Parts: sequence; C-alpha cells; structure tokens
Amino acid sequence: MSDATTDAATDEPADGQEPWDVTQDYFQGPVVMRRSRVPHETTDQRLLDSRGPADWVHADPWRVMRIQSEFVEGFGALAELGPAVSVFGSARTSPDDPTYALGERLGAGLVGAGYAVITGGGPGAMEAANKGACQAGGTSVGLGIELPFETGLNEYVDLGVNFRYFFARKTMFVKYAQGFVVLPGGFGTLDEVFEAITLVQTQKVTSFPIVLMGSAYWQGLLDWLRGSALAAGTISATDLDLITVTDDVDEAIAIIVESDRALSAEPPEGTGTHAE
Ligand SMILES: CC(C)=CCNc1ncnc2c1ncn2[C@@H]1O[C@H](COP(=O)(O)O)[C@@H](O)[C@H]1O
Repeated sequence: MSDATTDAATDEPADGQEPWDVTQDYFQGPVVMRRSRVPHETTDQRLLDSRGPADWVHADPWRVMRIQSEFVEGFGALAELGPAVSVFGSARTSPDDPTYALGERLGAGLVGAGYAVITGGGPGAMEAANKGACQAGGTSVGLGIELPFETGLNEYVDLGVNFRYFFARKTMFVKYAQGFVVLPGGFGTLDEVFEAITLVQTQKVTSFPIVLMGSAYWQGLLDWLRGSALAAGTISATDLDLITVTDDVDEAIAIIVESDRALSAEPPEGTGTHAE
C-alpha cells in the first residue's frame, strides 16, 4: 500500500516509540486498518501497559463479566456431576441438634441411592448433609456464597465452588439437581424453597420434587399456606401438591428416585427437562 496520507505518515506515536509502518494494512482480528487508522501499539501492548483509574471494576459492564464468569465456572465445575440432589437447611443447626443427625442420614442415603449431594457449603444442616455424603463415599458438593461474615466451606465438601452472586449460585442448585430436600431453616432456606416452588409452578422446571423434612417444623407454614394463601385464592390446591412433607429419610429418597424414574421413562422432548 503506497497511498498513505501525509497526516498518517507524520502521526507520531506516544512515548517516543518507533512509528508503525502506516503504509501497510494493519489487521486487528477481523478488522483491517489503513493510513491514519493504523494504531501505534498492539492490543496486547495496550492490555499490558495500561494504567489509570480503577473505578471501572465497580461499574456494571465489568460486573456483567464477573457474573458471566460465575456461570462459566459453575457450569464447568458441575457439568459432569451426574445425578444429584440439592439439600437445604439452616446454617445455625448445631451438631447436637437431631436435625443435624437427620441431615447426615439424608446425605448418606442419597449417596446410597446414587446421587451426589449439593448444599450451600456452609455450617449447620448444610454441613450435616455434606458430612453424610462424604463419609458414605459419595460426591459432596458445596456451593458457597460470599457473605459479610466469613464462614467458608465446611470440611466435608469435596467439590466446592464459591459464588459472589446469590442468583448465579441458585441457578446451579436447580440446574444440576434432580430434586430438592429441605431441612428446617430460616430465611435463606425459605427463599430456596419458594424459588423452587415458583419454578415448578410456572413450569420453568419440570418434574422437580421438593421434599420438606421435619413435619413439626413445617406444619405452621403448611397451615398458613392452606388457611391463608389457598383460602385467599393466591395459590391453587394443586400448587400445594408440589411439596411433600416427611420425617422419613427413605421416603424422601424414594420420592426423588420415583420422580427421576418417571422422567427418564418419558420420551425426550425439545432441549431437555428445563425450560429456558
Ligand atoms: C452461621 C452462618 C449464619 C453462616 C452463614 N453461612 C452460609 N454459608 C453458605 N450458605 C448459606 C449460609 N447462610 C445461608 N446460606 C444459604 O441459605 C440457606 C440457609 O439459610 P438459613 O440459615 O435457613 O437462613 C442455605 O441452604 C444456604 O444455601
């Protein structure tokens, strides 16, 4: 190329570098640049040399990249997990609480039935389920969350992924599990239960059993759902069928296994079991 303009030819690069040959076509990926458009540094140079204010790391476009990376890391870590069940429950359940022992039996029982156990990776009921799964020789997964108070993944997590964003983490609980089993818990647990129920009710996810363990604990909530929500017409009677309550680990597991069996007996449709 010999028709470079005078302007381009005299366009001095910064910092006393050698001028680039602006008489040549310059390729940057699929983009071609000529004359005054020929840059004075490569993309790599710009990346490695750049300094300056760092406030962009707190801006939404960068945040979107971080969110995207959580999905990429989560999908990558869990894609080959195989059949799994997500277990929820209070972070505050103490190891001497009977619910802790129930969580351990549940974790071990799920492993015995061929499932990996996924929890929030924290203490309490989450730890109990991970402990049961780990000690039964199964796959014990913890999806941790960044919180203002550091608790870290419990020691029984064998495969852990830490998330910054609750919503990215919650996608993993549903996407990689065949069902939810829920031990007594507070706001975090209730949030997870009601998200799952909403996904099933709105058919965003199909054939997804939700089992609440601990009938005495959940009874008040069920009474309220029947006496207030159903009575006021804000939910329908069939919506209540989306939840099963039991105190029996074997029954909880049987519900998951049966739902799984029924699903695999169905002919495959579309892109899978989960609606987009
Ligand atoms: C001692 C303490 C509060 C530790 C918090 N550490 C946590 N680590 C991981 N997941 C958590 C934690 N707290 C709440 N969650 C999430 O919320 C649920 C428990 O919340 P909650 O304790 O029921 O309301 C868990 O299933 C978990 O997914």
